[in-house]
Parts: sequence; structure tokens; C-alpha cells
Amino acid sequence: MRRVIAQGTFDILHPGHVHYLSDAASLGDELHVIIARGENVTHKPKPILDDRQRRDMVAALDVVDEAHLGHAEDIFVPIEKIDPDVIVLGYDQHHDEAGIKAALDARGIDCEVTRATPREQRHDDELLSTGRIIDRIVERRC
Ligand SMILES: Cc1cc2nc3c(=O)[nH]c(=O)nc-3n(C[C@H](O)[C@H](O)[C@H](O)COP(=O)(O)O)c2cc1C
Ligand SMILES: Nc1ncnc2c1ncn2[C@@H]1O[C@H](COP(=O)(O)OP(=O)(O)OP(=O)(O)O)[C@@H](O)[C@H]1O
Repeated sequence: MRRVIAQGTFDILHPGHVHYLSDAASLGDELHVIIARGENVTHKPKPILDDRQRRDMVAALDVVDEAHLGHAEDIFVPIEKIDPDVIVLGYDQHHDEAGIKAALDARGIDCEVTRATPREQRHDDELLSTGRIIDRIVERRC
């Protein structure tokens, strides 16, 4: 049984999220997804949807075996519990593979770190970013 971890904010789901999670699921037998706590999202505007709603929507996707709310202070706590064989970073995530791998090694967690592929736009007007969906809502409804 090869366990895989994917992670992210997942605020307002779109086909890019489904692509990332399907890509991650294809690398093993069981996909666990860690949902970032809103309080820890500091590199972009805070999510619109709360932690539990984002977790519940990710958990409802067919490719996902289990969705976990992230830890508030230590991102390695859920990883130690899940004990994955591979962690799949998103294609555009700011985390650096070597840095994560070194931190895992320092904690005695033996696991690969790899990166997912991007999903290209399939038709004009397809929105593959939560930020762009929010921009369009503001443009059309405000
Ligand atoms: C391996 C890994 C584990 C993570 N675990 C947690 C966690 O337990 N709690 C949390 O709030 N954020 C956690 N994060 C951070 C977020 O999931 C995410 O990296 C960050 O918010 C960027 O998400 P975005 O790609 O949706 O912008 C983790 C990140 C990585 C790379
Ligand atoms: N078009 C896409 N193709 C592949 N993966 C994607 C795509 N869009 C988002 N993801 C992945 O989904 C995960 C969660 O993404 P996130 O919640 O940051 O969504 P986002 O739409 O990129 O958000 P924002 O527009 O606010 O930056 C990340 O790992 C990201 O790389």
C-alpha cells in the first residue's frame, strides 16, 4: 500500500485542483490531502471558505481517500501520522523539494518528494485559479 500526500488551500474548487489531486493519486494507492489552516495562509489573501468546508469539499472528490485539516503550528505532525511514501507538491507551490526533503530527513521521516504537473486551459474562459474566480465574481456581481 503506497500512501501519497497532497496539500494546499483548496478555496473554491476548480479543475486545476482536480488535476493536481488526480495526478497525485496516480502515484500511489491511497491519497491523503492536508488542507492548510486559514490562519497559516499568509502568502496570499485569506481563504473565503472556512477550514472545515474546504476539507469537506476535498474529501468528497472520488480520487481522495482522506482529507485532513492541517496542524496549526507544525506541518510535520499530520505527515508523521499519515506516514506517506511520497509527498506531491503542486506544480506552482513555493515550497522547495530539496528543503522539504531535508526537513523530513531531519525528523526521521523516510519519504520521496515530487511535483505534480500543471493543467492547461482547455477552452477560452476556463478559470483554473481560485484568485481568478474571485476576480470574476467581483467584476460581474459587484
Ligand atoms: C508537506 C506539507 C505539509 C503541510 N502541512 C500543513 C499543515 O499541517 N497545516 C497547514 O496549515 N499548512 C500546511 N502546509 C502548508 C499549505 O498546505 C500550503 O503549502 C500553503 O498554504 C500553500 O498553499 P497553496 O498552494 O494552496 O497556495 C503544508 C505544506 C507542505 C508542503
Ligand atoms: N491549473 C492548475 N493545474 C495544476 N494544479 C493546480 C492548478 N491550480 C491549482 N493547482 C494546485 O492545487 C493546489 C492548491 O492550489 P490553491 O488552493 O493555491 O489554488 P489556486 O487556484 O492556485 O489559488 P490562487 O489562485 O488563490 O493562487 C496547489 O498545489 C496548486 O499547485
